[in-house]
Amino acid sequence: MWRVAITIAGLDSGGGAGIHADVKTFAAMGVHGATALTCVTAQNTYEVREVQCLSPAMVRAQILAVWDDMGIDAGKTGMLGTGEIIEEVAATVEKLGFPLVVDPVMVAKSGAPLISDDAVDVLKKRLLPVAKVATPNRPEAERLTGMSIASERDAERAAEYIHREYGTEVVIVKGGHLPGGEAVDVVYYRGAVHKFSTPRLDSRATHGTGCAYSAAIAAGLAKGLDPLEAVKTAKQFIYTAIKYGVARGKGHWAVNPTAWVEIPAERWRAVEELEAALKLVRRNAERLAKAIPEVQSNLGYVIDPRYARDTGDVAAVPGRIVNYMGEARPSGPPTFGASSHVARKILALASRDPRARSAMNIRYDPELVERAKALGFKIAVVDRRREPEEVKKREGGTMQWVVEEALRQTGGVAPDLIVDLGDWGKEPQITVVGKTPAEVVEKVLKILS
Ligand SMILES: Nc1ncnc2c1ncn2[C@@H]1O[C@H](COP(=O)(O)OP(=O)(O)O)[C@@H](O)[C@H]1O
Ligand SMILES: Cc1ncc(COP(=O)(O)OP(=O)(O)O)c(N)n1
Repeated sequence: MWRVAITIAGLDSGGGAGIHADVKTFAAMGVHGATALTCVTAQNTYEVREVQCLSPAMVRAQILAVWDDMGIDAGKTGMLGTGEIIEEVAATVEKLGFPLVVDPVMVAKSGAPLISDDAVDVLKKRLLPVAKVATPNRPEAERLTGMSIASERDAERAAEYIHREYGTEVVIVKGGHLPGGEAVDVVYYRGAVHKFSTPRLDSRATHGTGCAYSAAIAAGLAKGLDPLEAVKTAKQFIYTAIKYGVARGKGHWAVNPTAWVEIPAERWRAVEELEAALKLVRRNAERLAKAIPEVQSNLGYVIDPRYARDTGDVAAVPGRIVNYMGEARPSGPPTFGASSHVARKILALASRDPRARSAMNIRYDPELVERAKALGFKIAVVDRRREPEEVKKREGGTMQWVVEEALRQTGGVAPDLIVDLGDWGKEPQITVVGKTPAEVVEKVLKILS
C-alpha cells in the first residue's frame, strides 16, 4: 500500500534544503511525498537573500487538503518561519494526530536566521509536545535547553532534558556539529540512550543534511517502522546523501537524497549493458579471438561518473575474455571490481570525458590501426617509454598517465582508440573506447572486418 508523508517546510530556490530535499527523500524512500509550504526563500548554496512566509491559514489549508483526500501516515516540519505558523501547525497536527518529526530549523548553514526569535519559545511550548520525534543539531539543542554541548555525554543530557521538559517521545541530538572521527547521533527513547554513528565525511555537501535526515525518519514512520529502525535507516541514508553530494555551487553543496536509489540502479544497469555486450562477443567469438592479446582482453563499464569513486564501481569480466581454441570467451559474468588495468583506464577517461564509460584492450597490430584510421576513428598514440620514472613508481600512475597523454592529443575528448606502444616487458596494446560496452565491441568488430 502506498504510504503518504507530508513535509511542512520552506522552499529553498537552490533546491538543496527545505521541501526539495524532503520530497526527493520521500521518493527515494518509497513513500508518496505531499507538501505544506510555509515560507519561500531566495537561497543558494552560500546565502539566503529574501524570505517571505505564507499566512498560517494557508499552511493549515494545505495540510487539510492532503489529509481530507489521501490521509497522512507521518509528517515532518522544517523551516516554520514565524510563531503564528508554528502555533497553527501544532494545533492542526494535534487535531489530526499523525506522527510528526520536528526538525527545529533555526539557522541555515550559510548563517541566515530561518525563524524569528520569539518563535523559538512557541516551538518549545507548543510544537515539541505534539511531536513524536525531534532532531535538533548541536546549536539548536543548546538553544532549546540552555545547556552547552561539547561531548556525547552532554548530548545525552540535552536529549533527556528535551524529552522531560517538552514531552517529545524520541529526541535525537545530531552529531554533525560535534567533533570526532565519527558522526554520532544520540537518541533518547523510552528511558534509554541509543547511539547511531557513521564515519564523519570530509565533505562540502552538507546543505540540507538536517532536512533530508528528518524526512528519512518521517518516511520510516510512514511505513510503520519503529522509531529506532527508522533512525537506523535514515543514518545510512544521510551518509550516502552527503558522500555523493551535488558538486555544484560556491558554498555548501547540496546533499543528494537520490543517490540512495540511483547508485543501486546504476550498478544494475551497468551489469545489464555488459551482459548484452558479452552476448555480442559470444556471437562473434571466432572473429574476436583474433583481437585477443597475450595478456588477454577485458571489457569494462563504469557506473555514472558522478557516482564512480574506484575500480569497485567498474563492472568487468572476472578472469578476462580469453582466446579459447580460436574463440573469444568471457571467463565469467560481469562483476564489479573484476578488472584493475582496464578499470583504471576507464576511471581516468570518464573523469575527464564523462561520455567515455567503457573500454576494451585488444592486440596491437599496425594493420588494425590503419583500418581504424580509414574508418575515421579518432586515434591517440602513446609511447610509454616517455613515461616519467616517478609516475612509473606510483601505484596506478601509468594508466592515468597514458590516458592524460591520449587526451592531450585529442583536446580533452576521449579518442576511439588509444594505441599504447608498450615498454620493456610491457606488451603493446590498443584500448578501444566507447560510451557503452556494446559500442566498444561494435567498434572492435568494425576494425577487424
Ligand atoms: N560530515 C558528516 N559526515 C557524516 N555524517 C554527517 C556529517 N555532517 C552531518 N552528518 C549527519 O547528518 C545528519 C544531520 O546532521 P546535522 O548536519 O548536524 O544537521 P543540520 O543540517 O540540522 O545542521 C546527522 O545524522 C549527522 O550525524
Ligand atoms: C528553506 C530552508 N529550510 C531549511 C533549511 C535548513 O536546512 P538544513 O538541513 O538545516 O541545512 P542547512 O541550511 O543547515 O545546510 C534551509 N537552509 N532552507
